[in-house]
Amino acid sequence: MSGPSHAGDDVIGFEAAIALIGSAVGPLGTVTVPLAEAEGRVLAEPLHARSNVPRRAVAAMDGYAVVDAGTQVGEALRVIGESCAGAGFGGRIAPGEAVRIFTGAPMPEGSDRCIMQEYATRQGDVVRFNRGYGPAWHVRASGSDFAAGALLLDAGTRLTPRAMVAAAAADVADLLVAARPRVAIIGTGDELAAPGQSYQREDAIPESVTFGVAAMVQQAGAATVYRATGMDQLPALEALAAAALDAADLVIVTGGASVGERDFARPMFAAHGLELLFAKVAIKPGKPVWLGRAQGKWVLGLPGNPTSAMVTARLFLLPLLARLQGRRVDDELRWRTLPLAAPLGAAGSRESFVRAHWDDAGLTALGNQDSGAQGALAAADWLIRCPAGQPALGCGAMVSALPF
Ligand SMILES: Nc1nc2c(c(=O)[nH]1)N[C@H]1C(S)=C(S)[C@@H](COP(=O)(O)OP(=O)(O)OC[C@H]3O[C@@H](n4cnc5c(N)ncnc54)[C@H](O)[C@@H]3O)O[C@H]1N2
Ligand code: MOO
Repeated sequence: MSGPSHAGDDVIGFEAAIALIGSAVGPLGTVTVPLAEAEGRVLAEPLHARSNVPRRAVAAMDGYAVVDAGTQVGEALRVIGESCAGAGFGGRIAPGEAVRIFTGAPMPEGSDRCIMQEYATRQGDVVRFNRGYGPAWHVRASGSDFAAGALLLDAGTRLTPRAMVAAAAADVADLLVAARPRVAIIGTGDELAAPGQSYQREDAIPESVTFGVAAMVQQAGAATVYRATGMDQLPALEALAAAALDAADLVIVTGGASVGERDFARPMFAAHGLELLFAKVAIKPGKPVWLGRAQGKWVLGLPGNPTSAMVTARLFLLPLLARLQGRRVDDELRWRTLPLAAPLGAAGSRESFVRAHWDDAGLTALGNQDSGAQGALAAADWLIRCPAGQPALGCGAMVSALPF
């Protein structure tokens, strides 16, 4: 682990915590996978095009390939063949001749223009063109999409559905991608019961947080390889910690992050040599979030309050998973400047991340800002970043916000 260690209970600022993740967390490694299995993963090397695309000039419409200089409105041209996508016309075309052509088919040698069939009148081997077929030439030049050797996708690019098209178009069968981080998720708390069962036990609540965290892990291109819920008993939690550290590159523990006697999230890793990178962050919600290292694995502690857990997962887990896959923390923290659709109350003494909803008029802070809220989470698609001490803002004020 490089970078400074913030042992003890020092509270550090948000930017300092993110900078620590950026400097101390590095990529796990790489693996070669077939293209069909690369979706959602992160490219580990730049991807260059093997050939020009299109390789030859091709028609952009169904119609006729012609020599423009030898083509006049109403004049007869002899149709000498056909060019299809996948089976081009072998010969050469001369002025006064035309080749029937289809979208994506190679332009015959000598031709320079494709005239859409909507402007053509065909009789046997003869075609005539009606007025109005210009001005477009409907030809895609060789290399007009990209040239051989062009950088199509840089290292660190996540293979989104759109990027998958570009990767396949580069004409490669396998891709070198970041190893998928293996993640363990442990929920802690005597009150937790599996969803669907908590009503059967007085004082139990449905364990909800790890479902959101696991979904985020999956969306970030990582794999949850171990999941457990532990009661607030240190020896049993230490055993879960051991199993999780054994199975995963990153262990996420939720709850038990606060200062109560039964808050065991950090103690359960102490026996395994936990070294803290940071112990608390001066943000609201989520102050008890912490990050450490034990047995060479990363350990992230999220507060148990469901909204706090999801906010801290968004702010710290996503940048952490980005670094483990060779991406930058900034790739996950792209702040946007957006207008408020409704007034926003003053921030307190801690930097806060207000849950908000976006519509055409702008951002509206949700009415329920309780860090324990669960019902409001589904509607909270943005976080508004409010510096400590920010005064109340009116409608139309511009704020810094992050998709949540
Ligand atoms: N005296 C103090 N009390 C608290 C402080 C403090 O500084 N001094 N900090 C508060 C803050 S801020 C937060 S956030 C919470 C964090 O608490 P923990 O991480 O220890 O979380 P728990 O006590 O285990 O649980 C809090 C809350 O969330 C519910 N919970 C926990 N895990 C789950 C789960 N997996 N699914 C659904 N709900 C969960 C739990 O039942 C509690 O209601 O501490 C404050 N207290
Ligand atoms: O920070 Mo806690 O997450 O405010 O409720």
